[in-house]
Amino acid sequence: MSTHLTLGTRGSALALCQAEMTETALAGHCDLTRQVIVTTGDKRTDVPLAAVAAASGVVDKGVFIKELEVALLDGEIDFAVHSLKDVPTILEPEFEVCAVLPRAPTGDILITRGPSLLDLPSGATIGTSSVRRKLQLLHLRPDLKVVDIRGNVPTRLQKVVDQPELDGTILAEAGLVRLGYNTQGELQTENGDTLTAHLLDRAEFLPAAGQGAVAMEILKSNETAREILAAINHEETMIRITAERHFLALLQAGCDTPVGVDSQVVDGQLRLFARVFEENGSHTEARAEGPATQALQVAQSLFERLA
Ligand SMILES: NCc1[nH]cc(CCC(=O)O)c1CC(=O)O
Repeated sequence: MSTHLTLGTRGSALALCQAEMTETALAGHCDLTRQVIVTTGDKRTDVPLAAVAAASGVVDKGVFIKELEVALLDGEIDFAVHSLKDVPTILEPEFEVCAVLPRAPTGDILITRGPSLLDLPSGATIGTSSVRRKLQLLHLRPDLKVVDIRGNVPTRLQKVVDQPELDGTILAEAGLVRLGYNTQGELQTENGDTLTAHLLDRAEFLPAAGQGAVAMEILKSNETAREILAAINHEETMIRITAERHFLALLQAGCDTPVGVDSQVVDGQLRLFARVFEENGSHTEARAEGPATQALQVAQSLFERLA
């Protein structure tokens, strides 16, 4: 085992956990060094993400990605580990997502001091910075108030404990599972406070494309890294995320475009279901199905049915 790779990751608890999962998967395949890199999105947790992106000149959700791509170009790291959801659908030509770990559950979870979505008092306030989550919430509960919220997973949970004016937040099931939180019923925060997790039905509250997937990004020119990482690629996850991201690219959806997409592979068939949400609370939806070996074509037909 003479080959050595340097892994680049952000420093958040979730990012470090995902780096560790990747290191575990690669054990026996190569020697590894971990390099923690602070990204633009990590530096300013007090202002909305859109403002961080605008001020730094970083487009879209590249705020969590840019410094890792610079480290790839500089040869400081061989590959970057990302939450795929944070990776822009269309990469600069020198980069490639070459492998993904087995996908975690893709749902979203409402966290409150007790009540479920339907039991929240009229006019209750939910914190989320995602337009996709906001519009789906307002579709189900038009009376709710949605406010911006920033910070990593533990910070957001603590805000629900500490801020009486904030009745809840929505987080990805994947992140909570990986960090060891309960995702159904009582949930203990880092400070030992108790909140309640309500798993939202994935057919009714659609995830973001790529949600729950951990991806390896390399320079296309790095053959060695590609070859080694191929050994840990999870094929079914790659098929699903390829279809979801191709669909998004066809829609030319940017970071905050409110699109939800759910995918499944059953008996070699790839099934896609998508919704595009409008600011007025309505949505359009479509389904497509086809051989899992033809992920791009299935995504294309989903796009055509929606357009
Ligand atoms: N934008 C932040 C982000 N990026 C990935 C995840 C969760 C893990 C995942 O979806 O893979 C989160 C937090 C959240 O949405 O709750």
